[in-house]
Amino acid sequence: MDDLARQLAPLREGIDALDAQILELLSERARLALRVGEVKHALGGQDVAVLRPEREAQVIRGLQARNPGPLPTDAVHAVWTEIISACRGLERGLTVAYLGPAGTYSEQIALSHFGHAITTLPCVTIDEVFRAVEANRADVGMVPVENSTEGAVNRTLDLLLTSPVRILGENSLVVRHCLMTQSGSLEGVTRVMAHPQALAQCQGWLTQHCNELAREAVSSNAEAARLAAGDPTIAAIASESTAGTWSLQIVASSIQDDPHNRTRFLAIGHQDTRPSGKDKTSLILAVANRAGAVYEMLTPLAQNGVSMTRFESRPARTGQWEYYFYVDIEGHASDPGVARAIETLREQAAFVKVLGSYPAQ
Ligand SMILES: O=C(O)C(=O)C[C@]1(C(=O)O)C=C[C@@H](O)C=C1
Repeated sequence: MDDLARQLAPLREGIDALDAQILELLSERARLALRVGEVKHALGGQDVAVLRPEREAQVIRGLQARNPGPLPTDAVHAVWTEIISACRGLERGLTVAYLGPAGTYSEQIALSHFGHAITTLPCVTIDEVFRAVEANRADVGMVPVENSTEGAVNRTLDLLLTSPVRILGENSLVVRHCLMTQSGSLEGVTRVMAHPQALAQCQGWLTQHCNELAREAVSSNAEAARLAAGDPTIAAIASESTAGTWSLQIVASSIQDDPHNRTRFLAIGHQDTRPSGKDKTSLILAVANRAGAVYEMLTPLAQNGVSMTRFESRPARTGQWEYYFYVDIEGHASDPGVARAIETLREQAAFVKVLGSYPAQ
């Protein structure tokens, strides 16, 4: 045995022994989760939700708070997301709808939010994700709602207004776009394809580096990659993992104009989520079209000490310059201050819809 092997052997034996213990403990945890599932089923029947976003957030936050290191807190988050996912999967499978096809950022976020022990249901449009949840073809859905460069995803905002679904979680992703082709160069390439948001997020780079290429919008970046895989004249903008899925070669990486380009996603489903200790509540409000009305609309929030984290407006499409306001606030709808503010809003505003309370990321 050489020196390296001699020194590694006892360390690896230690790792083997700990892995065996970890597996024993995980199996015990899984058996307890199965019992939780049985109790839920016995007391609540078929309809009781296996997914408890507030409990999952509490378990993970608790472990992150007592993490002794040297594992980074992000690693604790990632490992326990998978442990909980596997336990949840034993209780009952979770089907997650998202904007497909496979390889999109939406799929990436669905897997990092709910873990890999899920059934994925790729959908062609954001509308289809909502429909899949509404029609119970999926238990939950994952939809993009805003991007740090491009702003709101209007289709999601419009569907939240009319759909009965509830928001039960949020998550965000740093979006790094790559330019990819069959050959790994731009020789013979005449057009670049991507989702309109991705084209917009890379417009500075495209203008500077390949302004001669026609820009064509398609339904998703993964669809652009699929098309590029079958046609050497097409370049696609998509994620690095999508390049792998379609055996495309990367021409340039991280071509988005904002290096911190982030997209925020919402998890949507049917159930109301209980307080987790650190929550957000999303509302849609509308007021009469007169001077000072928006200011008055926000007064009940300030009066009850409720902080606003996001404020977005969408035209109501009445042709009257009326708007719906999408407001995110800190706290759970059942917190006394938030509950009082919502009650006052219901008395004063022309329209109030509470989209849901959910663990803040
Ligand atoms: O505590 C529960 O209700 C469980 O079902 C267990 C568990 C877990 O594995 O910790 C699994 C799924 C739920 O979403 C929350 C937590």
